[in-house]
Amino acid sequence: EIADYSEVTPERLAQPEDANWLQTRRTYDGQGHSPLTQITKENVGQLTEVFSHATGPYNTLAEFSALPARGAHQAPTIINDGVMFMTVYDGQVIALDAVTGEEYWRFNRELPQGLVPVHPTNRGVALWGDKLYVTTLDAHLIALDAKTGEQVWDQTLENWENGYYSTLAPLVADGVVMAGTSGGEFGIRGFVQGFDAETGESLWKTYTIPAPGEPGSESWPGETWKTGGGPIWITGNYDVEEKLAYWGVGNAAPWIGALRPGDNLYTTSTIGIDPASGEIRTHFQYHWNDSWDWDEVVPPTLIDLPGENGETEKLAVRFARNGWIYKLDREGGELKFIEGKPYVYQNVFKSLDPVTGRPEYNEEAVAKLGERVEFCPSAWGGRDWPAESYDPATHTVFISVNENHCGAMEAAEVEYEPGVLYLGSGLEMTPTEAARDHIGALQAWDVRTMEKKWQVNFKSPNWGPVLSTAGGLVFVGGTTDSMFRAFDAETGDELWSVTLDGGIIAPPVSYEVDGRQYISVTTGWGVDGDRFQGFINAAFGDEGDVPQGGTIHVFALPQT
Ligand SMILES: O=C(O)c1cc(C(=O)O)c2c(n1)C(=O)C(=O)c1cc(C(=O)O)[nH]c1-2
Ligand SMILES: [Ca+2]
Repeated sequence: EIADYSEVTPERLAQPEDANWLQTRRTYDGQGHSPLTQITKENVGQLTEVFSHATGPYNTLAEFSALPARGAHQAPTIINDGVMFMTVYDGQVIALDAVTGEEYWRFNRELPQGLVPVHPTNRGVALWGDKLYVTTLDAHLIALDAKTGEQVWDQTLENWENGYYSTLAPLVADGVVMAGTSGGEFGIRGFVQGFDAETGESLWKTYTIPAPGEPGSESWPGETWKTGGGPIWITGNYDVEEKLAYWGVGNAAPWIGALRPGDNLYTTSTIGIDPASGEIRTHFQYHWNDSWDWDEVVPPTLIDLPGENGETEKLAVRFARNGWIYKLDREGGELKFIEGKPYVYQNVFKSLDPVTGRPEYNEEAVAKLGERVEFCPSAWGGRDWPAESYDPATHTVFISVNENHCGAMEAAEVEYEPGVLYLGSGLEMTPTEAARDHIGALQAWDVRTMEKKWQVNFKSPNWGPVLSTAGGLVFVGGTTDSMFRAFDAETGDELWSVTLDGGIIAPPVSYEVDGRQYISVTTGWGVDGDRFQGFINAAFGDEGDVPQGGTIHVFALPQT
């Protein structure tokens, strides 16, 4: 039992104290940036570990034999006035003291027999009042008492036996808890669902694929809408002023666009949902009739850019998995294309329409039945899910990318069967010759000019979510050497690093308790970073294995 727990109010979520990290990307706009300044470029070299805390022991999960992967830690530590919450990929939630690492409680959900997780991971908790919310691999949304870890309510999002599973952290806005499910590789029909945060009562369920007669339904032939994918597996961002939640929608199913001719709305899009009603008020589709498994699930970062004449540009900026950056206008809660450009080599788009942003395709890179078609980047995209951060003082986005890898699909007809992979192709990934130099990189982009400021290359892929701080620092893990690094935000110079007990694909977080600033990060290598590395090892004849880790590490400056 946590004796002294601070209630999470709408005001606190909208304007969090500098010391706290109350939600996935800290703020509703998804910036993932900490305003704390105690740790600086000058003193970051002195960071030392304050405590570490193993998240195990774990529950044994079945292995997905078609594409094996280990369970991964992808949750940020969520921090509320000295209390830390962490989730584990196997259905556990842990509450601990953010200064000592002492455990307050541990919740353990038993997953059903027969569940075979294809992406065994969980991306964290959401807070509201004295409760917290978490989704599960058997596609439930549950509420726990934040003080005790006792379950308050449990709602079924969908039947896991039909290929639905959840990996995302929920989003709470104005008393409504929102969540959705994965399953883009199983021919689900994706949705965002809203629940009353107190009672768990379902308020609305909005499908990412319209039914016949609904707007956008003409973009699906025949019955394809019923099994068209459009999963939701990354937490949305929330525009407090417009009362609009921006959710990213994943790939269409099956993977091969020729099997469902049409734009396939709202797959590979951002949709703006009103949390009160579930109504879709705006959308922007990055690429139509997806054939590359380029889930566009990461929501745009919401940026209010001060202009030269005192006006404010209301932007939504996105680094798409398809390899292009999109600068969108979100004025009045309506997404409108401004400009786009590639941030990694991509050979699928010839261009974007300057008015609508709709891409024109290079037909040679679009999957065709009975033919092997190559395209760059591979299905894992220029970026996958790991989050970027945004420093409002310097108008800069920091993002982990992967380049110098291409994919191929050989399309075939496929029959839908509930709970069975529904792809229409195998999966290939080949590193290019340039990959011997580097695959992963950390890029810094000025969103005013849309120019790249710097790039740091890593020989290894980079699957690290990014944290920037007002101390002028950028923290990221993500590489296969299990290193956690800090860079100078202005120059990209590496200022500090430490080798941990496993690869890092969880978001680093910064918080403060009693006047001391902390940096926390959790090791836990697995899922697609691991699969991606498997293809590289196969191509280059390497056998390197990345330690799985599974430990929360917390750093601070030495106390004087
Ligand atoms: O279509 C889907 O429903 C779905 C779900 C997930 C997931 O829930 O983690 C991933 C993907 N797709 C996917 O395409 C992908 O590359 C991916 C990487 C990861 C990961 O945890 O590293 N998850 C997922
Ligand atoms: Ca997918």
